[in-house]
Formats: sequence, C-alpha cells, structure tokens
Amino acid sequence: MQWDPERDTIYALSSGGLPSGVAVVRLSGPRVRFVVETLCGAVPEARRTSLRRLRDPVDGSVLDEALVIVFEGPASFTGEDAAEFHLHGGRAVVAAVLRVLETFDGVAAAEPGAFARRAFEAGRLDLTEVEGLGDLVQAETEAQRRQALRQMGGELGALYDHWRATLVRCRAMIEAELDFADEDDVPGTVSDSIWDDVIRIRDEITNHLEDNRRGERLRSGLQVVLLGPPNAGKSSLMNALAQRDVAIVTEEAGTTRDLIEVHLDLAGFPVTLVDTAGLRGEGAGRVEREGIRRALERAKTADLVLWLQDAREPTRSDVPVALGQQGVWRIATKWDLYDGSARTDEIPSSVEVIGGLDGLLDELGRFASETIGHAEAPVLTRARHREGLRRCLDGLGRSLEGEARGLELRAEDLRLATDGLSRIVGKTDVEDLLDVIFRDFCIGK
Ligand SMILES: Nc1nc2c(ncn2[C@@H]2O[C@H](COP(=O)(O)OP(=O)(O)OP(=O)(O)O)[C@@H](O)[C@H]2O)c(=O)[nH]1
Repeated sequence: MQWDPERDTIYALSSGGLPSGVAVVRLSGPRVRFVVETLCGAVPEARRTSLRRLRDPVDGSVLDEALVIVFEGPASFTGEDAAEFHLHGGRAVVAAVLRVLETFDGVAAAEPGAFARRAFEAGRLDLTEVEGLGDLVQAETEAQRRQALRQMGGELGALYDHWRATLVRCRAMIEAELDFADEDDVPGTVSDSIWDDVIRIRDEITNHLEDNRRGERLRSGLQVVLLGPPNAGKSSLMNALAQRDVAIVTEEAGTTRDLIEVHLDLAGFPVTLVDTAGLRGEGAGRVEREGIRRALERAKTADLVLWLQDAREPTRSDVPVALGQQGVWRIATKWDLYDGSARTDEIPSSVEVIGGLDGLLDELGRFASETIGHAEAPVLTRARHREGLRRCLDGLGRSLEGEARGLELRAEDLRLATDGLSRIVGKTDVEDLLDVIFRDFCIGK
C-alpha cells in the first residue's frame, strides 16, 4: 500500500479495561504529527518517551499529563507515522482524550484489527504473523503463548515463503524454457532440473500436514467431554476439576440438560471440559432428549471422552458406538460407596485407582502434553493453512504427473500450487515471478 495522505488517521484505546494504572491510546496515519503537535504544542523526538501536557485545542485546558512516543513511518508497527499516549487510566481521562481526537478532520476511531491490517498492507507483517499476533493477545496458557509468539515471529511464514520462493523459481525456469529455448543463455533442458525440488517440497508439505492437528488443537484447546448415564457424577467431577460450582449437582437423574463448559489450564495446555446430559434411552422428556443429542454430537468431535459410571453398577455400561476414533477413558465414580460386592465383569478404572482427583488432573495434563506436545518445527495453526497447503499439494501432484501433459500445463499446475501458499501468507507471486525471470535470465539485454 502506497503512502496515502487522504487516508484516515486512526486511533484507539489499545490497553485493556478501565480504570487502570495506565491507559495507552494509539494513533496511526498521515495526520499523526499534526494531532500530536496540536495536543502537545510540539512533536517530541521520535522513538523517545517524553512527558507532555496534553491540551484541549479549543480552550487550552489540560486533558492529562502523559508519556508520549512518536514513531516515524515507515519504521513503525503500521509502516505509517504513529504515536502512543500513555495516559492515566481513569475513565474520564481517556474519554476526554478520545473526545478531542474525534474532533480532528481526517481522524477516526479504529475498527477492530485496523492497526494490524495496516501493518499487513504495509508489508510489515504477513498474514501468518498477523494471526500469530491475534493468537498472542488471546493466549491463555503457556503453550499457547509460545506457539503464538513463534508464529508472530514469522517462523511459519518463513517456512511457507521458502517453499513458495522455490516453486516460483521452478516455474520461472519452465517459463524461460518455453519462451526463450532458442536463446543461448537458457539451456534447452533447464526445466528438467526442477522436478527434484518439486518432489522434495511435496514430501515436506505432506509431512507438515501430518501433525495430528497439533497447532489447531493448541489454539482452540483440547476438548474433553464428560459422558455417561444420568447420576453417574459427571457434574460433580466437573466441579471438582474446575474447583468451583460450574454445574448444578442434585440426586435427581437428568439434572444437566445442556452443555456446560469450563476452560482449564493443565500443565500449560488449554483444555475445555464439557459436562453433558446423562445418556438414557427411556424416560427422557423432550428437553432431555435434545440435551442427549447435543451431548453425543459434542462427544463425536472431542479429543477425549471421560466415560463415567457408578462403581456400584454391576456391569460395565456400553460406550455409544456412535463416538469417533478418539480416546475414551472409563472412570468409576462414587468409589467411596462401593462395598467390594461381586461384579459380572471387571471394575472400570476409577478416579481412586489413578490417584484421585490429582491423579486424574495429572493424567489429563500428560494427555494434553502428548497430544499437543512441544513442536520442534513450526506448526500450522488454522484450517485456513491446511486448505492452502492441500491446494498446493494438489497442484504439485498434478505437475508431477508426467511429461505427457506438456510443460505449459505443468507450469500452470505449479502456479496453482504456489497460489495455495501465497494465500496463506497473503502474497501474490506475479511480481516474484517477474523478479526471478529478469534477474536470472537477463531478458532484454
Ligand atoms: N458419595 C458420592 N456421591 C457422589 C459422588 N459423585 C457424585 N455423587 C452424588 O451423585 C449425585 C449425582 O451427581 P451429579 O454430579 O449430579 O451426576 P450427573 O452425572 O451430573 O447427573 P445428571 O446431570 O443427571 O446426568 C449427587 O447427589 C452427587 O452428590 C461421589 O464420588 N461419591
């Protein structure tokens, strides 16, 4: 995006809820210097923190005494001129400053994500880095924070860029061979050398996709669903794990009707625990039946099902076959009431056996760590990435399908493959292709 003097200068309260010790109001756009000069009397030296009185331009009254930092574009987050006012975090202070900012021509309140969007448009961040930044702000656990920071730091984007650049170069070789095969400086079989690279990238992307959805799981949290017959003690276990009364517990079968969620941080990994309506075929009213449908639906997409059953039940209850491929842990409840009486089959593993509640929490933490793990290589974190990579693989697969299809078609396949990667990082590759052609083949000499 070129420098556009007509573009709105945007502002927003960038720090959290008020009141707070300090509140940061951020500005970006062509009128930043004018706004700062108007409020502070002069524009402080760039990138230095300066204590200034901010004054209402109408009557000269002091709005606040604030730390002011000015960043000159393009060396700023957004690539434009930008500034931050570190105000005292009172509601009236912030309201007064925002009210004054609103009165400037060409200055408007920022839409959500507008600063990051400008950073992307200015080429300061690619799309994966923008997403990483969004994830970092949302991160609730250590593992999420680490993953987001890596993505924001550009690891994932760099990996895709590397594949992309190689494919662009491969395509440039084909294009050159097609267009300039009779010229001396382009050997006639130059494109033959590219297919090893294409095969290597295809294999690397295939490996990258076989990641057990680790990054996506870490972003959204592992889904653990509590399932079992009515009265098995699901809500009690949920409350115990969450260490607060999230779900209503009564002696009455069929108490829980809807899905109830809590978010836990287990060993740094995010886990969403879902309490559900007890499963029973008979005696359930309409509301309860709907609750059971939702319970099964949710369990199907869970990463883990905790199947609860009263330890005193004489037989193991059947886990519904409708569940997917995910793990199911059987947990016997009300162990304290079990008198050791004869059973028709083995006693299901119980919370007591695995060391009570703490043991269960440890096991869940271990499960989360094994499922999500600590990745060495950068991992994809969104279905969007997966889709772009699949699109790329499709193109690579076709391009490798044999020479019979002709170089033109194979080049087009490579273009579609590169396009899949370009979409992920938010870049188009026409310019890149021209760059490579012009640089490597000296066309027009
Ligand atoms: N003694 C004992 N009672 C328990 C235990 N766990 C749950 N209960 C009791 O069993 C009854 C049912 O517990 P809930 O947690 O509501 O069971 P639920 O599986 O959520 O039940 P629904 O909502 O009907 O599906 C309540 O009276 C609990 O106090 C336990 O470990 N020991």
